[in-house]
Amino acid sequence: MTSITIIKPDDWHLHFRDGDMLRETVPATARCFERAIVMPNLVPPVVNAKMALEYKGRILDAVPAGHSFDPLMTLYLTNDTTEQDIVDAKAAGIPAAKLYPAGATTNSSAAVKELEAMYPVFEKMAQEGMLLLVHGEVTDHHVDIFDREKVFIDQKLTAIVSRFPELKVVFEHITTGDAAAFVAEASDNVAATITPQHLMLNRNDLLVGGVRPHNFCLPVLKRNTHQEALRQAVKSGSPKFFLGTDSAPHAKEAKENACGCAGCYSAWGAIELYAQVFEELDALDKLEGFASTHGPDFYGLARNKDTITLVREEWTIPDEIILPDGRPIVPFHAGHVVHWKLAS
Ligand SMILES: NC(=O)N[C@@H](CC(=O)O)C(=O)O
Repeated sequence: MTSITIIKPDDWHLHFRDGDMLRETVPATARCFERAIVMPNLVPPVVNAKMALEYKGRILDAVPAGHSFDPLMTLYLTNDTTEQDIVDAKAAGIPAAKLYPAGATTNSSAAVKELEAMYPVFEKMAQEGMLLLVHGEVTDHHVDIFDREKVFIDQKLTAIVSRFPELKVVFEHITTGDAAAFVAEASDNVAATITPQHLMLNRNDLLVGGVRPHNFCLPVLKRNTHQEALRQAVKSGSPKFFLGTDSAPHAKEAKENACGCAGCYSAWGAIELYAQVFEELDALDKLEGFASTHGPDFYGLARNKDTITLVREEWTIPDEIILPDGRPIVPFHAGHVVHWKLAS
């Protein structure tokens, strides 16, 4: 096959950041995605409809002329979130709220410390038809970082989905066979996003031969058996799994650091890298479902009308990109050859 045309995809999980950075991140995503679920972990976090709509305005200001792009905003849940915050957000067109266990990842210290105390908010979300997007890791110090997703399923997520069967839950950026199995066996109200890095890499790619800070993200890459389980999940064509890059930019100096930040900036090669994975799996016929239809169907939104075409052409992801503030950033898979290219 030398070209593939699919319904224009959406990215159901990413981090644009704010300010100057939007002039880099928004065009990089709008080049091939029509919509994106925009994570709210700014400083300060996006905790109400007013902040989300103001942030949306700043994102729209950064969309290049001639591109259509629709940012779908999210609310950052805290133990101060009220049921009225949910009602107001839904009325403002905000489709989802994000649950970060406090301390789990970048800018999550203000997030949820008492998960069970959120149950009235989850109840209101179920009533309002607002989706719950979950960063699924426990944060207890005694739990090994490689086990944190599995322990979250056992201790937290199983209880949430059984108590709120009407609540639509997206288990974000899953990294384990345990998570893929949990989602596959759960009701139709439970789905998951999967990133390019968790399909392409495993923890050897993080640690063998030296630490690779640009492959460090959270939840952290797991062993190869988990990577294989995720690959089989997308190959299955199940509508419960869809595209969410978790593109999460941090400047080079913040990644190549004694205490490096978690996050892979994958927007530059996202759809192309997914195409490469699906081709390796001999499942290119499943790419459109994963990238373009499972997500909107789960969210209850219309599928996009436009299409994109990927052509078989080799190109190399740049070693570095210069951010609008002059600092370099290293994109995910920098310096590697990619075999599919977005036709202009
Ligand atoms: N994925 C990451 O490693 N980092 C994300 C936060 C998150 O989604 O965990 C970020 O905001 O940098």
